[in-house]
Amino acid sequence: MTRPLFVAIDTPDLDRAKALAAKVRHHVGGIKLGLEFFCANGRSGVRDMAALDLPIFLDLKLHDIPNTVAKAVQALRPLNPAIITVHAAGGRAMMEDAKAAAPEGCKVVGVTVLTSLDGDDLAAIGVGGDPHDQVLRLADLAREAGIDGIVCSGQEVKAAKQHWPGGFFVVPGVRPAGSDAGDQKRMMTPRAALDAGASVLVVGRPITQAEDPDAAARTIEATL
Ligand SMILES: O=C(O)c1cc(=O)[nH]c(=O)n1[C@@H]1O[C@H](COP(=O)(O)O)[C@@H](O)[C@H]1O
Repeated sequence: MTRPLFVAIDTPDLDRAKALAAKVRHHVGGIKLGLEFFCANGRSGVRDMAALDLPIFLDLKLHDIPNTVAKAVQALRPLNPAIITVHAAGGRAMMEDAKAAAPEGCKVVGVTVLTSLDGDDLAAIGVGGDPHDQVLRLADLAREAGIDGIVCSGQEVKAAKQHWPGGFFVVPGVRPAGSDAGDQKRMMTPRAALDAGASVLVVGRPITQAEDPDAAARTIEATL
């Protein structure tokens, strides 16, 4: 990845997605397309975005039995994404099978604890301990499964990297100082997340909802 900043193009509107990507393209290392975009535009939408010639991070957060996830990853192969996500909580076999089904060169990363969750949220779904411990537990499982890395918040990435020096670390929940948290609970600034060891920084609304997305991306890039 030449530039660490990936912009999350979270919109169902294909034209808006193309316009956003075109505006920020000189300041980002790639674009992240997630569930909102994919449910609205499917594989043909991803192909349209790929025509912009930026690496595609296809963030579908797959989480199912190993056979189903492997077949889903196989179905995504023709799109040749640079990065795809599965939920690490799907277990070791699921991650192993996802990696085996992924195209050559595609990084498979395991989402650990969503950045929108804090310790109370974990307790509510029956997960004991704090997010930090849970991220490290799932990072170990992801490493054992042979996938490429994990998704975690900036608050855990330093410790996760110590556990897994060769890992690839995707960090969302990234907020420039003073910007709106929205639904994010575990956050960090872009610079601090990069210093802590992030391989890729995912930033959505601070760029896409800005009056001038190009200027917002440029300002973030300048801090890196
Ligand atoms: O896998 C992700 O990218 C992801 C994991 C996570 O724990 N938290 C998280 O926010 N994300 C994604 O990162 C993006 C964050 O968007 P903003 O909060 O608008 O910057 C969204 O597209 C989320 O789907």
